[in-house]
Amino acid sequence: MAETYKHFQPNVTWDPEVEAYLRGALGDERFEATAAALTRPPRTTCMRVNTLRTSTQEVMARVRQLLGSGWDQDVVRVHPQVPCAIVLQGSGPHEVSYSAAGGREVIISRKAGEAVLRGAPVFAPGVLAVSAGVARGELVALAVGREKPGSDVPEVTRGTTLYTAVTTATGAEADRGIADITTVATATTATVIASSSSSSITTTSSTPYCTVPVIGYIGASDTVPVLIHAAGGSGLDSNLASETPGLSPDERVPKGDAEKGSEDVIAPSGEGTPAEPEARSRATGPASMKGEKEGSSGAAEAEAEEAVVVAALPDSTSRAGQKERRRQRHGSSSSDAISTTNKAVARPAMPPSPLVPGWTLSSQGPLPPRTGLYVGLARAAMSRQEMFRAREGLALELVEPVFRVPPAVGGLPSGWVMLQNLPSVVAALALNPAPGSRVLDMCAAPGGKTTLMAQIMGDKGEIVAFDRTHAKVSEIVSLARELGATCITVRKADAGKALERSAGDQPPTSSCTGQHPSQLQPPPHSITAIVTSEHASTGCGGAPSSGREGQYGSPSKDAAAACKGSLAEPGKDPGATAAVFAAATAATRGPERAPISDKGRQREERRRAAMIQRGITPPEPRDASVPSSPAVYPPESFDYVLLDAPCSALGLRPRLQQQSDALYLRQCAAAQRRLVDSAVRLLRVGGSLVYSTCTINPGENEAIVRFLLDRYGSSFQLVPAGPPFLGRQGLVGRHPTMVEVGRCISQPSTTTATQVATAAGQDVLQVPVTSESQGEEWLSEVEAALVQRFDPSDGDLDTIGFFVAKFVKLRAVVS
Ligand SMILES: C[S@@+](CC[C@H](N)C(=O)[O-])C[C@H]1O[C@@H](n2cnc3c(N)ncnc32)[C@H](O)[C@@H]1O
Repeated sequence: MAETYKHFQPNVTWDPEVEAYLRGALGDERFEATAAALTRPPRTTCMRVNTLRTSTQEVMARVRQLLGSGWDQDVVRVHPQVPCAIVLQGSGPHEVSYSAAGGREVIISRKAGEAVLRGAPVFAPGVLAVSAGVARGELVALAVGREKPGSDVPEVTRGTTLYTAVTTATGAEADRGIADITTVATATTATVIASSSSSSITTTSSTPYCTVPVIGYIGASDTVPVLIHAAGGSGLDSNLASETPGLSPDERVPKGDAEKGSEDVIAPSGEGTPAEPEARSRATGPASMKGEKEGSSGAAEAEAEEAVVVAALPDSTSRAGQKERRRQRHGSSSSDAISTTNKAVARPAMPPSPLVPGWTLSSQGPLPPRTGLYVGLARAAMSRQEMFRAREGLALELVEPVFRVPPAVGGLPSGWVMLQNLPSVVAALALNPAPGSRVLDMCAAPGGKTTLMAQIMGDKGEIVAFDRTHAKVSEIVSLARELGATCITVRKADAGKALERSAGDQPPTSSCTGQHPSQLQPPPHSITAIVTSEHASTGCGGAPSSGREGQYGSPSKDAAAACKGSLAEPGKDPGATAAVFAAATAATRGPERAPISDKGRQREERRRAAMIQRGITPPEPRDASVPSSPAVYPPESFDYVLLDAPCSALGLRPRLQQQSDALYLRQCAAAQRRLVDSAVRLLRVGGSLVYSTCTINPGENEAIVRFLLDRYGSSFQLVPAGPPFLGRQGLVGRHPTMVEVGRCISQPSTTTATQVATAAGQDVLQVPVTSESQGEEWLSEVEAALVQRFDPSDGDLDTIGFFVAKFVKLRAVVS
C-alpha cells in the first residue's frame, strides 16, 4: 500500500443564522480565527493543584520525574499569575503517516474523537466502526464519525464493519481529499447490473473476493450496497487475502455475531420476505430499522441509472446464500432475488451524487469520506469483536496522535491535581471566597469550581452546591471526596427555585413596567466601603494581584474578618447572615434518605444492571450524601454566589461539529436570566457574585451582564473580574436584530416608571421591567474593561472560550 498522509483539518459548518450573528459580533476575521481554533484542542493543558492535599512544588517535582526523557522539561511550568495552575505545553497538529495501519481503520464517536484530541485514549463505548478482522495489537487509522445534522445520533452506527478502504493518494490530491481508493470488499459475489452511456465506467463480473479500484458508491438499497468501479481498474483479484494486509484468509467468510454485518451487507434482502427486517437491521443498522433513509432522492436515482454498478449477490456458502436457499425452499426463486437486487439498484438511496472518491463500503452501507477527520494512529487494545461486546475498557491507545499532550496526570497520587481549564480557575479566583464564609455555587457539577473554592477557603465555611440531577450531584460528591474537600453541601435542585418566598411573594416577573435603573437616585451607601473589604487571595497559594483592582482598593484585609465583619452592610449584624443561613440550612434540609449500606448499594447496582439489560432506564443511583429534598433559602443567605451558568458551550474545544441554532442560544440566555434573578436575591448586601460561561456567544455573556445591570443596576455594581486578569475585554455595543427570548428589559427609553421604596430601614430597588424587546445590548467601554472574555483564537493564551463578570451587591432587591 502506498504511503498515506491524512491531514487533520475538519470542516465544521455552523448554523447560518448563528454564523451571521457571530460574524456581526466578532467581525469576519475574528469569527474565522475563532471558528478554526474551536476545531482544535488548546495547545496547553491546565492542571489545578489541590492545595488541600499537596503543594505546587511537590506536584512539579513529581511531574518532572514522570515526564521522562521523551519530553523537554520546559513543557511543564507553573502559571506565572496563577500559582496553583500547572500548565503542560502540547503541540500539533502533526502530520501522521498511516501506512503502518495497512488500511485498517476505526471510526470513533465525535465525543471520543474530541477526547482523543485532548490526549485521551479510546474506550470501548466510543468505538463505532472497525475494519473487518482487526485483532488486538494491530495498528489502525483513527477517524472521527460525525453526528447526523441537528442530532446527537452518530452518522455511523455502532457495530459497523468497514470493508477496508485504503487511500492511496499522496500530496496535493490527498490534501484536497481527492484520492484513488482501493476498496477491498468481502463480497462473495458481484453481479453487473447496468452500464451507462454517459460514463466511461465499464462493467465487471462476479468473483468470490474482489479487490477493485472504486471511485465511489452510487448508492444502496436498504440492504444492497452498490459500487461504482473505475474504468480500466485493476480488475478483480480472486485472492484477496494474499494481497490485502489486514484481512486474513478466515475473514473471507466472516464468522460470529460481530461479523454478521459483513455478510449481510452483500445480501439482497428479498424485499417483502420474512428475512427482510433482520437482514436490513444488520446491514444498515438501527437507523434503517427505524425507517430512516438518508439521501434518497429522485436525482440520486437518475444518476444511479446512468452509472455502471456492481451489486453483490449471495453465493452458496455465505449465510446470505443459505437464507436465499431457505427462501427458495419456501417458494420464492433466486430470480426473485435477482429481481429484488435489480429493483434495489434501480432505487438507490445513498449517497445522492457520490462520484467522489473516498467513500467506504461498510455493513451500514457506503460511508462518506472522513477527509480531515483523522486524529491519529492507534493500537487496538481489544479485537474488533471485543470492542463491540465490551461495555467499558480501553479499546485503542494512541501511538501517533495528531495533537500531543505531555503525559503527567496519570502517575500522580489521587487527589493531588485535577484537570481544569485555566479560565475556570480564573472564575473561582475572581470570586475569591473568604475562609469561613457561606458560598452558593448555583450550577456546580461536576464540581471543578466548587472544589477550587473549597481550596481557596482552606476548607473552612460552607459551600452549598446545587445541580439538577442525582447523577450530577453525585459527581460533585465524588470529586469533593477525592480532593478532600469537606465544606461542601450538595443540593439536588433547580437553583432558579432556590429562593424561599413568603406567602405573598411573586417570582421575578418579566412583564411589569418601571423606569430604567440608571435614572434612579444613587444609593446612600458608598460602594467603596464594600469593595475595599475584599480579602486577600488565599487557597490557590496567593496569586499575586495585578492591575485593575487598584481603583477599587487593595485587597488586603484579613480574610475571615472581611467575611464575618467588614463585608457586612453598615448597621447590620455581622453575624446575621450566618444565623439566617444556619437556620435556613437546617430548615430546608428536610428528610434526607437513610445512608445506604454496602449491601444495599450492591443490591441497587444489580437491580439497575438488570433493568438496563431489559432496556429500561433505571432511576438514578442513590448516594448517601445527596439529600433528595428540595432546597430553598431566604433572600440574602450567602456571602458569595457563583453562577457558572449552563450555556451553549460554544467556547469548548475541540469541537468537530457545531449543532447550536439561534433559538437554542436564545433559550440559553433566557435560562441564564432566570438564574440571575435568583442569584441577585440570594446574595447578601455587600457580597460578591461571579457570573461565568464557557461560550463565546455575547447573548449569554455581555447581554446577561447588561440585563443584570439594567434590571438591578442600583443594587449591583460591576467590578473587575479578577485577579488574575488574563482574558480580553468584553464586547461593546449592541446587536440590532437578535431577539431575546423572554427578555423584559430593553433600552432606557422604553421604560415608564420608577419606584424606589424604603423597607425596614434599607434601600430597596423595585425592579423595573419593560414589555418591549429591542435587540440585544452589550457593554459600554468602561464596563467591557471590567469583564474577562477568553477568546479561543487568542494565540498567546490559547484557552477555551470563556467569560467572567463580577458584581458586588449594594443593597437589597425586592421583586
Ligand atoms: C457549566 S456547568 C457547571 C460546571 C461547574 N461549575 C464546574 O466548574 O465544574 C453547568 C451545570 O449547571 C447545571 N444546571 C443547569 N440548570 C440548572 C439549574 N436550574 N439549577 C442547578 N443546576 C443547573 C447543569 O446540570 C450543569 O452541571
